[in-house]
Amino acid sequence: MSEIRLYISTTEKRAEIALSLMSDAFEDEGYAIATMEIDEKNDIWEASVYMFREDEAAIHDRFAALLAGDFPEAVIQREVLPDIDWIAKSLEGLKPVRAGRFIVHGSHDRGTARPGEIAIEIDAGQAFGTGHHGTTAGCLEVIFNVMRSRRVKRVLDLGTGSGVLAIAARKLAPVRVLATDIDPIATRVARENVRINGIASGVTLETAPGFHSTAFRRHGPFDLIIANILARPLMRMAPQLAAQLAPGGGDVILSGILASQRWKVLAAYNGAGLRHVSTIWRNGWVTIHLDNRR
Ligand SMILES: C[S@@+](CC[C@H](N)C(=O)[O-])C[C@H]1O[C@@H](n2cnc3c(N)ncnc32)[C@H](O)[C@@H]1O
Repeated sequence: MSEIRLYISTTEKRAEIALSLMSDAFEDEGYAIATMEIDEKNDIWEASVYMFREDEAAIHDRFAALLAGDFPEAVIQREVLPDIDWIAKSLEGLKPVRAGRFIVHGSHDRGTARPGEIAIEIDAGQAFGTGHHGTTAGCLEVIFNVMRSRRVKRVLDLGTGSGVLAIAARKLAPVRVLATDIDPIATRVARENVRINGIASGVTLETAPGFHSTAFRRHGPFDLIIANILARPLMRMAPQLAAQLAPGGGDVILSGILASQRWKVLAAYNGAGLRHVSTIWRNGWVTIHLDNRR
């Protein structure tokens, strides 16, 4: 099924306002996802909403109505996203990525792990997470640091995409991982990657937006929560996410955050009772580690 992106081009501040309107309006609808993107070279920000083609007419009207008040000048632009397996294509030319003790590679690079490295094979699929993005690599690094120093039994990977982070945690230790994604294509791709990596048990995959599934009650509370989503939804879900953490002491890894957004995200999580442990930077993106220990 092809996907459509409707978007407006504006400044960073205005894109944030638009995104907040859109996130509230489309919050509980898995088929319409609001995001913010930057064309760094030209400093142009885009507030976008992604949807399947069959939903376009309805979403377009709602998008236009939302913008009418604060953005009367906005011109809604449209992009048809190619219905191709673009990750499979791009993987052909991608080199393995190393982060922490992990090496993430495609099937064409099997056998490149050095002694002591943990290999994760991520293959074709229309889901995010090959290890090459600064946010994924940042999460892998912090997962490794947390799991080598803490006793972790239950992990939540919120927004699992290709499943790369869930697979990393499961390969590092005998943990139980709940991996969820709002997008059914992502959970399908993640399931295949779990299989390719020879993981027979310990990873449960669910298609669910946010925390509304019964799986959370069955699997939580969690010693480690990883959420590589985007700053705005992360801020909005701070109290719910903090409530999923094991009260005896748990760790949270957040990513999908631009360097300029880190203070706001930190403020939201401090407000939810979490403490900053560390922040790492990769290619303009930050990954934040917090915990609920005193
Ligand atoms: C940036 S990708 C991260 C993928 C992978 N975890 C990684 O680190 O490479 C974000 C993923 O989060 C999913 N997502 C966005 N909002 C979500 C929500 N509220 N609940 C669950 N998943 C969500 C998206 O569909 C997407 O697959």
